[in-house]
Parts: sequence; structure tokens; C-alpha cells
Amino acid sequence: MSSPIIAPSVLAADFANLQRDIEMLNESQADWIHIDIMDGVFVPNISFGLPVMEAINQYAKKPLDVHLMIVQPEKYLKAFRDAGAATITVHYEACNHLHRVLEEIKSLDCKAGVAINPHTNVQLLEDTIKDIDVVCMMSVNPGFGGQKFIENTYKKVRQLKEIIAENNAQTLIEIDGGVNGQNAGPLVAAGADVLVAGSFVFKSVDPLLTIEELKNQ
Ligand SMILES: O=C(CO)[C@@H](O)[C@H](O)COP(=O)(O)O
Ligand SMILES: [Fe+2]
Repeated sequence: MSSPIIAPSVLAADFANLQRDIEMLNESQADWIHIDIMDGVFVPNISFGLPVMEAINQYAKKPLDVHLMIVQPEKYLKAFRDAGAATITVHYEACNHLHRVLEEIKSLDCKAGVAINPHTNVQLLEDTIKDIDVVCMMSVNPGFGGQKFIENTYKKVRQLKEIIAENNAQTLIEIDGGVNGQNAGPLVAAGADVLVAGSFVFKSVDPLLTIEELKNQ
């Protein structure tokens, strides 16, 4: 079992000291930096938008993993690429033409991600799995950090792993929401490749050590 890709979520950072927190991530064993964009429509919360993302990109030395929790994400793909996104993840539930959106993301030279809400069956990804670089499996209902991990996620990881293998796809499985020191190991054992962690990293006494612990699952 290789060590997971660690993607701390900036949503839990100190926005009044964002430069400091990004520089901490640069020095850490984090692999990606997870950026949660919320529009107050697709999810019942507003986080931040392109100007903040551009500010993060000025300091970040690691790939930016952008999680778009917005309606009509196809309107903003180029803007987020230009703001520094390495991966652009759209929600399955927000796309009427998912295949087209994935092609557009790839044409921008970004990795294409699809996020699924806890109620969305992984089977629905079967017909696009070969076009998806990263499935972001929500292990909480999207919209807020600091929520409790939904245990049904393990079953969904195993099911998705099978779909990926059956289709000979290279898709990474990313887990997003409520990830902590207890569930990180079992998630990796179940087949998770990428762990997003917000509160568990930024609210810890020593975020550098917490990231190291997650990396060493
Ligand atoms: O996309 C989301 C929430 O909608 C996540 O990326 C959260 O930001 C993760 O935060 P924690 O649950 O780890 O505190
Ligand atoms: Fe996220």
C-alpha cells in the first residue's frame, strides 16, 4: 500500500493569515492544496472566489486542487485554470453534460475531477470513469468544514475501486470531508488514493506533524 496523496483544505485555514498558512503547506508533506469554492446555490454556504484563489496561487508551491461546489461550473473552467488550478473538480449533480465538461477541463490542460454527494450512487460514474482523473467522494454533505465523517463512504470506495478496475481506468479516489487520524488508515486500506483534510490539519496543535501523520498511513 503506497502512501496517500494529502490535500489539506484551505477552507479551514486562517483567512486573516492566508499567506502564512500557504507557506506552512509549502514546507509540509502535503502534496496538493485543496480549494473549496462554494456559491451559496449548489451548497448552502459561500466560501470565496477567484480573487482569493489568485492570491493563494501567488504563494502556493504545490498543485491547486479546485473543488467547485457551484451551479453551471462550465462557465468558470477557464477562469479557474487561469487562476492556477491543476485539477478542476465539478459536481456530478451540477452537470447536465458531464462528458462535455470533462473534455473541456482536459482541453485546458487540467486534471478532470468529478465530485459525488453522499447520496449519489458510484455506479452512475461507470460510463465516464475512463475520462475522470479524480473522483472526489464526499464523505460529508458538501458546504461546510468540520462535519462528521459518513461511515457508508467505505462501502462506496470499495464499489468505486471495482468499477475503476473493471474498466481498466487510472482514476484516483479522493475522500473529502471529516477525514481524521482514525479513519485515514481504513480509508487507504479500502482503496482511497487522496485524502482531503481541513479541520483535522488546521485546527491541530501542530499542522506540519498532523500532515506527516496522515501521509504515513
Ligand atoms: O468540500 C468540502 C466541504 O464541502 C471539504 O473540502 C471540507 O473543506 C473538508 O473539511 P473537513 O471536513 O476536513 O473539516
Ligand atoms: Fe472539498
